[in-house]
Amino acid sequence: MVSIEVRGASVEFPIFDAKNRSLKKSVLGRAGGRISEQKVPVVEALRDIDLTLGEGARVGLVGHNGAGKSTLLRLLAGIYEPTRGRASIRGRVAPVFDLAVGMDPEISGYENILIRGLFLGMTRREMERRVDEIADFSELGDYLNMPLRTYSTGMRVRLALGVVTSIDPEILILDEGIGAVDAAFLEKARDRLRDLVGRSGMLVFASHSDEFLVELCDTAIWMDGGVIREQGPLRDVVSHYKGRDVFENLSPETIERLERASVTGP
Ligand SMILES: Nc1ncnc2c1ncn2[C@@H]1O[C@H](COP(=O)(O)OP(=O)(O)OP(=O)(O)O)[C@@H](O)[C@H]1O
Repeated sequence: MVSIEVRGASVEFPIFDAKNRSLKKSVLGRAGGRISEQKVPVVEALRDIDLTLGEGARVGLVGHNGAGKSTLLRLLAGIYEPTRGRASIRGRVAPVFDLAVGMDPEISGYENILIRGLFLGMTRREMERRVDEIADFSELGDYLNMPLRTYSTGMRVRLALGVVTSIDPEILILDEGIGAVDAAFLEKARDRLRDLVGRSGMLVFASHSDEFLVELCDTAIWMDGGVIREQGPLRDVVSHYKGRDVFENLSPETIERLERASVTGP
């Protein structure tokens, strides 16, 4: 069983090279975490977070720029340790913050499929079994024998998305980068992405896209200034955050699915 439990967790970044004059201005800014002025200025990216997530959780993370979404994802992935409080994570985490991370420009597409898979916690043998299927999905043909540096940006994304959607994660931590993929290819990747989430034990997904949140999540967390402002059913939380009913144009089937999921809970 996978689970994440966070109690009273804060994450702070001391800024050793901050200039005081420019800092005064940023204290007044609306975006971003609180900056406290001590000997060394400290950015409080997360403050006193309490969160329990269990098997089957499908959580969307929303909030303004600098609200703490990426920091929270990194805390949940075990990449950051809390500076106060604690975070315990049970389950193998596949963190997908940047599709291109772990790709090497000098080796071929085929080799990159293997490397990227290992990076996401798969074994070499598991990836060898998936290579052909990923190659088909990417439609890159002979290019897969060429070094990655010869690929266009879109070609790299095809490859990376093919690998990312082929894995079997226990805990899937997704940052919104995935939403930046070109629309036509994304349409093709949509089913794979849904299947990926379906076989993941848990999903936490930071996104600004209503469409993606509806597609993949059933509950949400609204981050604001480093704290959890609201947590609950996706429709309520995202609508409060955006100030309008973001699901008013959805089909009755989708609304029913979301309501069922939020009642049953993770
Ligand atoms: N490595 C770091 N060093 C210093 N400050 C950081 C660091 N990472 C994040 N922060 C600060 O922590 C706060 C929260 O940042 P975070 O990246 O978590 O926000 P976010 O909600 O993901 O924003 P966005 O939607 O813009 O990506 C911000 O004030 C940011 O400046």
